[in-house]
Amino acid sequence: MTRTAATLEGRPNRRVAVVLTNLGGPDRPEAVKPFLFNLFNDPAIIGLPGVFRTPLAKLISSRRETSAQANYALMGGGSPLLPETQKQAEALSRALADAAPGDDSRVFIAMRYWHPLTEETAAAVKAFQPDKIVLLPLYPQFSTTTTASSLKKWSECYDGPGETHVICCYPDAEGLIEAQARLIRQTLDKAEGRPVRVLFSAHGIPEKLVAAGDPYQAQVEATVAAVVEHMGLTDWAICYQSRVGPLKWLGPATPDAIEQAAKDGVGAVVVPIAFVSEHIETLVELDMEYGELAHKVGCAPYLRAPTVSADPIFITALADAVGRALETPGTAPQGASQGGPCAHLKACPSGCSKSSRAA
Ligand SMILES: C=CC1=C(C)c2cc3[nH]c(cc4nc(cc5[nH]c(cc1n2)c(C)c5CCC(=O)O)C(CCC(=O)O)=C4C)c(C)c3C=C
Ligand SMILES: [Fe+2]
Ligand SMILES: [Fe+2]
Repeated sequence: MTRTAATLEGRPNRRVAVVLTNLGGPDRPEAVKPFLFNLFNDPAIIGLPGVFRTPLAKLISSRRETSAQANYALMGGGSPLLPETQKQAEALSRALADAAPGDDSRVFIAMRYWHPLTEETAAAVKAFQPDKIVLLPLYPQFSTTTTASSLKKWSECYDGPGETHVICCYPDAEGLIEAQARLIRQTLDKAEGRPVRVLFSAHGIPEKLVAAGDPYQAQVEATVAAVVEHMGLTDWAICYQSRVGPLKWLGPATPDAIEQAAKDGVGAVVVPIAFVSEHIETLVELDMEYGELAHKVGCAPYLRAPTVSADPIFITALADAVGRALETPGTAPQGASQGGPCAHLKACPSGCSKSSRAA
């Protein structure tokens, strides 16, 4: 819809930039090392001063390059995260056009560690000259390592116009829970009556971040509680995957939960509860690595629920969250580091405010 058309309807239309923030993934084998460097050089991931962090990030990305490349090779050499996010962006764009035809909405993608990087997207949003910006993380649960890092980067990069509205998280949004429950039910059907435990597997983070106030674990538990209640599940457990480095991470680890299921004589339906699209953590770690483990320890059947991806119920929930965010007070156009998402971020790690959390 153009400005003119909406103006003719008598409603001053708004230019709305919806920015989907996500992690990003290497698009080809040569991109694996610089992607890993960007990730480990983020102070939200390694909380050391730059003088120590940057050489460490160089070392870790060099050391992990070959094994990570081998894993990305299993998906054709690169991550499907960007194409998956593009599908979600297109679906959201259509949902927003239906929900608010008077607005000139455009959906952008800002990745934290690989292209399109936040700085590139910030320039594209500035060129769009929005009246309103909605920052929408593709992480249902807030963590300092993901959402806070993306929002901080955005506030450092964006110097264009527009009042900013931040959606910090949506751990128990109705559409997320409903879409998730439907996918789990479809996967449970594939067990054909054989006993299975639903293992809700979330990407782990170091325990010390949770002790310092990161609400991620509590929000993962909130998502799981909502799904369990919605479905009336009786045999289920929460576990954490993808441990990296020497620190103590949240547990129990997903491989241990799979072994426990085998010991208890049940199979597993693994549900990636903190991911909303397919990528290396679902397609390689859950399907291949843990699939092999399940086979070895006799956890059968071993099934995995798909992520919500561009499921229409989930996309509608995102569009609703955008609509609600636009109704809440935003922060003034940026141009300075005060205001903007940063002001909101101070509140987030100690528990997100109702106004920024999508119901
Ligand atoms: C809920 C989402 C995520 C959290 C929390 C998170 C924390 C976190 N991640 C690492 C290190 C790595 N993550 C990697 C890949 C990766 N991580 C997420 C999401 C979360 N990470 C996604 C969606 C992906 C997949 C991207 C893709 O390319 O498809 C990787 C790279 C893969 C590998 O080498 O294992 C690393 C490394 C840390 C250290 C951390 C919290 C401190
Ligand atoms: Fe990760
Ligand atoms: Fe928040």
